[in-house]
Amino acid sequence: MSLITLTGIGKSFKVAKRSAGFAEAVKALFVREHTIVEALRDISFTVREGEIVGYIGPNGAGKSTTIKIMSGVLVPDAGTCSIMGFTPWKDRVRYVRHIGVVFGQRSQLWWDVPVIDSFELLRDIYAIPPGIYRKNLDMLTEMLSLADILCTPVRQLSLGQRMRCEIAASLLHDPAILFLDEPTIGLDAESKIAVRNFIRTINRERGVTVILTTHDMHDIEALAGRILMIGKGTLLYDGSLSELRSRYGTQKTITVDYKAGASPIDVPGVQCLSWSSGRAVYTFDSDRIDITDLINRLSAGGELADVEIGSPPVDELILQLYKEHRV
Ligand SMILES: Nc1ncnc2c1ncn2[C@@H]1O[C@H](COP(=O)(O)OP(=O)(O)OP(=O)(O)O)[C@@H](O)[C@H]1O
Repeated sequence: MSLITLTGIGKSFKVAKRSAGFAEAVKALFVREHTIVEALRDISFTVREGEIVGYIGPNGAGKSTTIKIMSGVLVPDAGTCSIMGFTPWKDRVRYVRHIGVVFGQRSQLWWDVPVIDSFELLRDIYAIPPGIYRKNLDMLTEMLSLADILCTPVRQLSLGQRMRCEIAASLLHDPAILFLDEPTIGLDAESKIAVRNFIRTINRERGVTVILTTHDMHDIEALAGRILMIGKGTLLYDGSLSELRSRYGTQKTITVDYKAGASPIDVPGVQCLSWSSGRAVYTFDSDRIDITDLINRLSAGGELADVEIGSPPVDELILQLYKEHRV
């Protein structure tokens, strides 16, 4: 059954037009010119209960705008959005009891007070019964290793510690849906893995449906059964990562290490992804280009020390998709 249904959602922003320079600034005081930025155009999709969906796209594609509409913060200009039977921006007070939201770049915790004080305030705002609050707090403290930081003011926390607290804060009231807008941004490898493991666990064990925006394709690889890709405000892909892999399945990468004094080689149909300190990484279609022949041609650039053939990483697959759709 669909938990989330978006149909024909559109959203534009009116942005004041300003040119550089003092004269233009003075002119802008009297004459206001505007341009319209079309952030979302005819976005439609559904999400079923228990899914983890990765919502991806390049910078400025419209991801945060969609999350803001789905969390009831923004009102679209066109279309309908039904989440658990609610229209988010209309039934906001009742609706927010069912969702948790984490914006990686913005805090929902009070900056100057200990984390636990923010949690208690949220308990009162959501009117969480004491027994449920205690149970959830204990579970989240354990799972996210919060015991040592609950009494620390938020401003003194590291980014990774704060993110764990943000995620806990968004789940204290037992929401059915969790919206995560770049939850691993700026985290070190260990914190990213901890956050990913936690998301997977609450999805599996508590059935929380997760919508996740990210630029980190490892998040997608680790978590998302399904990808929705948006570009320039339009939905461009809806499918699984494995479908994407099979679509570009014949693409291979070849990493070539040269001995000293080599230079990169141009081979028709082969794209050079990187070249530094004698190491070149190329991508090619193994259906069209013979690997032995390719190695021979690349050896014209200098004496080879090592050659490795592999499948492109997820980032490359996504980049291919962006290129295909010209976003
Ligand atoms: N409040 C606003 N006022 C004006 N324009 C806005 C506003 N919010 C978003 N936009 C514009 O709408 C478009 C989509 O922005 P959005 O933040 O949704 O993209 P995004 O996919 O989340 O990008 P990023 O990956 O960079 O966070 C952009 O062109 C952005 O400049």
